[in-house]
Amino acid sequence: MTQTLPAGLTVTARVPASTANLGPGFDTLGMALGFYDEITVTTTAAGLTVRVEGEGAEDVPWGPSHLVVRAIERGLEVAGVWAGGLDVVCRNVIPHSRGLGSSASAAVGGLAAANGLVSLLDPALALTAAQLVQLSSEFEGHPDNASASVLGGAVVSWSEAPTVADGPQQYFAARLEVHPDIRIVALVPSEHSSTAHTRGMLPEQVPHADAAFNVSRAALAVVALTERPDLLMSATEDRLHQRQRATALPVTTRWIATLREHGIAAVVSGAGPTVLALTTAALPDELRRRAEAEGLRVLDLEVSDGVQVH
Ligand SMILES: Nc1ncnc2c1ncn2[C@@H]1O[C@H](COP(=O)(O)OP(=O)(O)O)[C@@H](O)[C@H]1O
Ligand SMILES: N[C@@H](CCOP(=O)(O)O)C(=O)O
Repeated sequence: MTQTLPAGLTVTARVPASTANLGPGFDTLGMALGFYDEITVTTTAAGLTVRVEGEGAEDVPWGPSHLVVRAIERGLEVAGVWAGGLDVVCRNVIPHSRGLGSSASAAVGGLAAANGLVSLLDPALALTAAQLVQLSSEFEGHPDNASASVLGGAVVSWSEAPTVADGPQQYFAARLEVHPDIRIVALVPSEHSSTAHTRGMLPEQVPHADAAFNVSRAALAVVALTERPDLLMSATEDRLHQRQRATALPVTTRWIATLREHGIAAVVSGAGPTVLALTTAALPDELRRRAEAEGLRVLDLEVSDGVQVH
């Protein structure tokens, strides 16, 4: 039986950005980054109001097609809960279309906010973390960003075929604890890059030798991220997607080469254009200054513990 949320309930979801792939773990590895959008949802008697502040305020729709709103509605639907009306306020800082998982964060934030409302009504109806991974991954079809924003830390994610005809793909993830010596620096270029566009640059088939190369590096990445940061350079090598997308990401490709020449394990964050550097020492001042002089934002980030609702 569907239960109805009373008007006047409020929750805020604080949802982290994420980085996907980490070099060799294409569509598999991810990490939650301590850089947060906030979504405040209040139940009302009727109607929908949406306000967006900050990143994307002028570009995203302020109505029912807004990704956060669709995620809230999906979360309520799966929990079997109905709201007469909703007031949604999004305070965005995660840059859009830069390879920092903004669309996955929006889906996770909306679902988590819905789950917070559901929990206020009846904790027994609350969705599990596994359900949040499934539902948020369904929005984009890729669990590497979404599961990182749900679970926090680094993640290994995977998918399996639908369990019923016409059912959704099944998504799963396991969390890894990132070694405390690893520092994360994101170099964010000003230009945007659409994930859908750069996915279209990838070949349908790859040589067996390249697949084998990436299997070894992705397995090594799990070791390097959790226990052996000294292996990060080898563990972040890739042959499956970075070179193939390079012509769309010239600034990114040049900065990755520069950082790697300095012994810093740098990769494309998600589908780019952000560069993700994983280091055990501070980024050299000279490189930081040079990146900033070229117009890149340089962000020193913590690993996040995943979405929080209060
Ligand atoms: N907070 C948000 N609210 C609504 N829509 C969003 C939000 N964040 C991202 N999006 C949508 O997702 C698009 C970016 O997705 P994508 O190209 O996959 O890049 P990203 O790497 O940032 O996820 C935006 O152009 C916008 O349409
Ligand atoms: N595995 C995906 C990750 C896309 O991440 P995004 O943050 O760029 O949306 C891919 O490489 O396409």
